[in-house]
Amino acid sequence: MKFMRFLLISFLVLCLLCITAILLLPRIQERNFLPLQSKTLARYAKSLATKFVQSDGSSQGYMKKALPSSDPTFESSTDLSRKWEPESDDGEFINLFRDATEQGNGEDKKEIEEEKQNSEASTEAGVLSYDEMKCQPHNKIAFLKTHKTGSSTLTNILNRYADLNELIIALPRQSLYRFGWPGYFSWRSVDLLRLNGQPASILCNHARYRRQEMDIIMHNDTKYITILRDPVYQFESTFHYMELYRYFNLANSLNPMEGFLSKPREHLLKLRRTSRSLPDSIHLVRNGMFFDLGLSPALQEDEEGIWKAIKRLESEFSLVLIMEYFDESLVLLKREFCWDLDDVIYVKQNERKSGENSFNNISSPQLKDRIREWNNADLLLYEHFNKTFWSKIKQHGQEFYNDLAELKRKNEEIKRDCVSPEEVTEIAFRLTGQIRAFKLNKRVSSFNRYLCQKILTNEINYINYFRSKLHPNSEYQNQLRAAGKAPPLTKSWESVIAKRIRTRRAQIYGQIRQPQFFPLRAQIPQQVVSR
Ligand SMILES: Nc1ncnc2c1ncn2[C@@H]1O[C@H](COP(=O)(O)OS(=O)(=O)O)[C@@H](OP(=O)(O)O)[C@H]1O
Repeated sequence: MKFMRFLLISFLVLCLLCITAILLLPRIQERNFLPLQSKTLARYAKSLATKFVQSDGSSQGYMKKALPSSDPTFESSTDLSRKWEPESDDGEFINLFRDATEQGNGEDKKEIEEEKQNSEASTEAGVLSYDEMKCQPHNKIAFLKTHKTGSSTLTNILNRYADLNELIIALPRQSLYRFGWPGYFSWRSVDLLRLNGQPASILCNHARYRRQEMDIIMHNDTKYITILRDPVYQFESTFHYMELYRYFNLANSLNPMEGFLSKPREHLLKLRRTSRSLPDSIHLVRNGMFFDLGLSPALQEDEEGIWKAIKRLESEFSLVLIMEYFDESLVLLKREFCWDLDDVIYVKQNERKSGENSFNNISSPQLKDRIREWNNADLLLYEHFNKTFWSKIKQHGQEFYNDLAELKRKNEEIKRDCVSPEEVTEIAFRLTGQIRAFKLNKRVSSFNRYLCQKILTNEINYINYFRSKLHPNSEYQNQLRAAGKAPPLTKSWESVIAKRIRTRRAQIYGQIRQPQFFPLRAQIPQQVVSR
């Protein structure tokens, strides 16, 4: 009898424990996905709840109406707390938004006050640096997106920054995803309709560098940035990802890259003789990064010309990042442009599936040397900017490394929360190779869900999303305008942009003739194969 009573009591205690566990589990899980306690993320989270509250008090997102339901960023919303007001600090052009701090509502002011207190408290604890409190974020950036250098990850960061800060972004025209590449950049390759007569604040899709043309559509005080990678690995990644070996009939070779590099000029000459139409990617077969940065293939063997080009780039670019030190690069960007650390958190994009990467394809030190020899201009370029990169970092002192550690921590956290543990691969855009893809974690915390969706949006989907968002007649833009938070519809955007182009051209070119638009059809330039 006593034993029976003991059993009954144990059973009841067990039931009680189970019920308590069931009730507490969701809270424990939520707490394990440590929300990133910072001003930017707090802003994102808040925006979810409040930004799209319409005048009738309902919280139906404008984006939901403006975007197709297949859009991965469907639930996103953007900051409506800023009002549009014309300014005249950019020639005849006007800035879209005034600083929220100047005219924020009571809620904003409270938030700003809280942020101020937080930064003061953190500074006392030595977390925030002096310059962070002083400087103004720089938000006019042209990113020259080089190939196979981690550039898609950086493009995601810039897309996100433009999106969340309501900046105007330059998009490739029509249904294209590059600015006329492999032709030189031209303002004609930009979707002018979606600029609605404004200069662009951000540009971050593939383009071939031509500064004067970029200046035509960008703000006057735009900063130019780019990223480089060790040419050995950049070449390997390009050669395999772009499947260049197929054009040299090396698909069945044991080591296609070795096959190509044993007699590269012969391979290219043969290709030129036998092929009438060539893929655009053939332009990346030698010194691909410098090709993106505008170097004429005629200069590939001319060391003096290469050095001149390097020096010119050094004077024109504010930052040259290095892929091998991706986190260091982002901390540098964050500090030089006065961004928040949360602006540069990321999940790696465009990574080839394991087994298809460099380490399997570069078989010997001799092969590495051959790649370096073939990509002579890229090697000089990379080595030069690797040096300037580290001398820039030196100027930042110990605080740089505090930021670096913090960024790494945040990245791990956000990856754990955003990315589903399920392994996903997808086919590379218009190619057959496989790359790692990511699925949104079904159990993502509600706090981070919005940011996670943005982080996992790839380049193509982001362009499509911006096409909907920035269309001047979209419901989203109409709503913004109705609320006085976007500039009026430009009656004739052609004439506005034409006026700007005339002014800028006159400033930039003076008497120099406007360069011809490079034809889109790929042709192997004679110089690529000449000795
Ligand atoms: N954060 C970070 N750190 C280090 N490496 C990174 C990072 N992000 C992308 N990657 C690697 O960059 C390669 C893809 O480059 P891109 O995005 O520029 O490719 S593309 O030109 O846009 O197709 C691709 O290299 P491979 O895997 O060798 O092909 C990616 O793995």
